[in-house]
Amino acid sequence: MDFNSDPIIKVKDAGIFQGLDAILHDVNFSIDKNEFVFLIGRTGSGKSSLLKTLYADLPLKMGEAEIVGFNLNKIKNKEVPFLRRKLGIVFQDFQLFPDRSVAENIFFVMKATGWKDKTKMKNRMAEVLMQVNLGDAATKMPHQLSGGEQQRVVIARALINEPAILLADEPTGNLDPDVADGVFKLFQDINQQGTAILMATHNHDLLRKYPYRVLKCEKGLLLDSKTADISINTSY
Ligand SMILES: Nc1ncnc2c1ncn2[C@@H]1O[C@H](COP(=O)(O)OP(=O)(O)OP(=O)(O)O)[C@@H](O)[C@H]1O
Repeated sequence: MDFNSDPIIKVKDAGIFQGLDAILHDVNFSIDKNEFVFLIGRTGSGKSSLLKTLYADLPLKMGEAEIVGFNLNKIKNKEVPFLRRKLGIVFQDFQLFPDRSVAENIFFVMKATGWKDKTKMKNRMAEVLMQVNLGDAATKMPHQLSGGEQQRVVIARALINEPAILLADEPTGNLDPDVADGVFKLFQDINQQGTAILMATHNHDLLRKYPYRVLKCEKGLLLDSKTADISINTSY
């Protein structure tokens, strides 16, 4: 039994900034282990800024936040790679090196995050590629894969270090609806295996189909479907 029931993310009275511009204020929420949470809001409402603050790409200038055991008020630059090792981050644009094979793309991240033993690296790579149903893709170049397959490689790469949470910024944004559905189901599988997910999305179909908790950026605030009525049907 897992006795550690501390939330994976805790944010208290936080302000989210881009430089001097306040994007969100009075941000309060927490995310528990195994939760699946959508992050929605109109374009420019602050979804990416919030995610960037959580992975320490933007500084936390106001309030308090803790993520996977790291205090974002106190985090030092040299600690940021250790934070990122405990997170999986997935973006809309696949961000694979186009001139390196799938295996090389994944090894790159493994080396950067401290893996050294070649056999263990190969085994872990095979494991994560199997997990995303791309067991036969290791030697392929990104351009030999479809958009959905490339996104699966990115997800495999994000899973390498068994993150407690995946932060995903519109991971299905560049994909056809059918392909997006498959990639989304993969996130659900990963969630069911115990990884929390915080996913920014504009995809109304997903929101309608899957009634997960929703955080919504609106007029400088972050609304939470746990405590507020959030309309997902109106334009946002
Ligand atoms: N690098 C930056 N420098 C300054 N301002 C920025 C920067 N990136 C975003 N902003 C501003 O911050 C605000 C929030 O942008 P953000 O990208 O977080 O929104 P978003 O909800 O993720 O939008 P989208 O749905 O289009 O991705 C916008 O007003 C945007 O112009």
